[in-house]
Amino acid sequence: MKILKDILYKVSLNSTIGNMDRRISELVFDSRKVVEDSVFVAISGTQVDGHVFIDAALDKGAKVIVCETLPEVLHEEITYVQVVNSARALGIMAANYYENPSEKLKIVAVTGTNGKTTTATLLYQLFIEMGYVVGLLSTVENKISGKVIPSTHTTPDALSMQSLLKEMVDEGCTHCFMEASSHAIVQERTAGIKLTGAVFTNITHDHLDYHGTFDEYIKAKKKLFDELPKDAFALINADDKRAMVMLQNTKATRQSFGLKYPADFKAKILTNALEGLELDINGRQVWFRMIGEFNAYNLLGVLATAVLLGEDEEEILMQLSKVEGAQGRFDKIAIAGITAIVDYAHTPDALENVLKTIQGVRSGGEQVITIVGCGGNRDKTKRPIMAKIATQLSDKVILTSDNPRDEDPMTILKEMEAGINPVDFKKTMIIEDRREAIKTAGIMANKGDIILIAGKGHETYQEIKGVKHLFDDRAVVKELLNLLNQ
Ligand SMILES: CC(=O)N[C@H]1[C@@H](OP(=O)(O)OP(=O)(O)OC[C@H]2O[C@@H](n3ccc(=O)[nH]c3=O)[C@H](O)[C@@H]2O)O[C@H](CO)[C@@H](O)[C@@H]1O[C@H](C)C(=O)N[C@@H](C)C(=O)N[C@H](CCC(=O)O)C(=O)O
Ligand SMILES: Nc1ncnc2c1ncn2[C@@H]1O[C@H](COP(=O)(O)OP(=O)(O)OP(=O)(O)O)[C@@H](O)[C@H]1O
Ligand SMILES: N[C@H](CCC[C@H](N)C(=O)O)C(=O)O
Ligand SMILES: [Mg+2]
Repeated sequence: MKILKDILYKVSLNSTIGNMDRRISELVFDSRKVVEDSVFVAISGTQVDGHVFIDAALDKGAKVIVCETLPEVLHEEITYVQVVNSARALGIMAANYYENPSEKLKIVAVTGTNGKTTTATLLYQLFIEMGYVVGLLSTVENKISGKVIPSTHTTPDALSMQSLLKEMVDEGCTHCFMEASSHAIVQERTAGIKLTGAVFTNITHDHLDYHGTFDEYIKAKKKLFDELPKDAFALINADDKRAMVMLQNTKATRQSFGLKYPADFKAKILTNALEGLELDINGRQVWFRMIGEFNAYNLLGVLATAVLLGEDEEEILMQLSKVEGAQGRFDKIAIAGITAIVDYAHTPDALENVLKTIQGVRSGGEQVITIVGCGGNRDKTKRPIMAKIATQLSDKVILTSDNPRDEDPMTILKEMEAGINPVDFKKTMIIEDRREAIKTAGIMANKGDIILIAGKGHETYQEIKGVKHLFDDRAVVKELLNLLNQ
């Protein structure tokens, strides 16, 4: 059992009413999870205001209420803690509750529109190769020294995250590499973490549904750097237009990487092929298994991070050349002379990068057939842009369903279609059923052709109206190409 005032250490308080030395059982922010003697933190969310569940939490046995607005009726036996920001309070309290695990680990958070999972996973794989016991928090999976813990978010909620960090400490991890999504930063899921460093990959169009404007989205990413401690490093991709903004108010040591503009860590692409990348780094020529210019950035960001963590550059390059990166990112599946590429590109920039990479490595005569959709209940403004990019950079395009969630799939597809130039209509088809779309691409493809299946990467489900149906692009394309080529 913990003492209330201990877990409130460093939380900005407005007022307190009642016993602060109280012993508490659990810390919860969902009234449905309250047990006897819990602390319930009321957070105002995107769907409901958690303050309306204070009575429900009390009915279930909560003895402490942490909130921004005090309820009208106060109960004598209950402790009320009024805070400036409940979400932030939860982050700090969760860290205290789990004994501040981030102070016992070197944690690096990666933020940016694209490349977070790739960068964090490469760092995890690199540090494992270098002999460390390491943790990973990512969109694809969470890992603690090799053990996989399924991931529900890119960045877990503050409680789950601090609990995972505590487990990392208990398992003897020295480092943790994690993704910091813009949602998580705004929602203060990262508030209680002491970072050793933060990495900015890039910022392009995404999540405008949540942040409202591109400026707000930039501000969300910048907040991570604003809050870094003085002894941390702030590493940016110098070639991104908005990178300098990230460093404007940081107290951390400023560092940069890039292929074009002056930077602390530089590289040059010597070869960019379907087999991998050859880079020149400080006069050393090194081959990597990753494909595409965007992965040159990811690799360079990883190299810079590892150097800033005190590792030897030569050793890093030797081990980094062996690693493969995250699942579902440019996964190549070759069957009967046809190459299928499954990739998680779900933003306009990612789709453009992946298609340009394919255009850059193709031999010329073959067709590039792209299958793409856009997620429901997510940024609608990216839909027409992604469809336009797909048609401009492919020979044939099949628009299909991604995760429609609560939306009508045909409405999403019509919104995508609206972005296509009329001259490109003849190369475009709409096939709502994703399996049928992949099958049709398989039928259209000839030997040598490339099929890009974009948007879902590692995902093993398709989310339709709250139900996750099993669906794995990699398994489906393998099965169908094998069947078609029997
Ligand atoms: C839009 C969004 O980010 N929502 C996240 C947010 O929930 P919310 O603000 O909508 O919560 P809410 O339903 O309004 O509830 C408000 C409060 O009331 C509480 N409540 C609610 C009901 C009840 O009966 N009792 C109760 O106490 C809730 O526990 C909550 O504390 O806080 C929850 C707890 O941390 C998250 O699980 C939830 O993620 C939802 C499921 C989600 O889909 N999030 C996505 C968009 C997301 O976070 N994505 C990013 C990655 C994006 C990227 O690719 O870059 C991620 O980090 O995964
Ligand atoms: N540095 C990069 N710049 C631009 N695009 C990239 C970069 N790295 C990866 N991509 C593209 O973006 C897709 C998603 O990559 P990744 O999963 O690493 O990003 P993420 O930032 O973790 O995404 P999410 O926000 O969904 O967690 C990849 O499949 C690839 O198409
Ligand atoms: N982490 C991203 C993933 C999008 C992946 C795409 N398949 C979709 O469902 O939109 C999000 O939650 O917006
Ligand atoms: Mg990710």
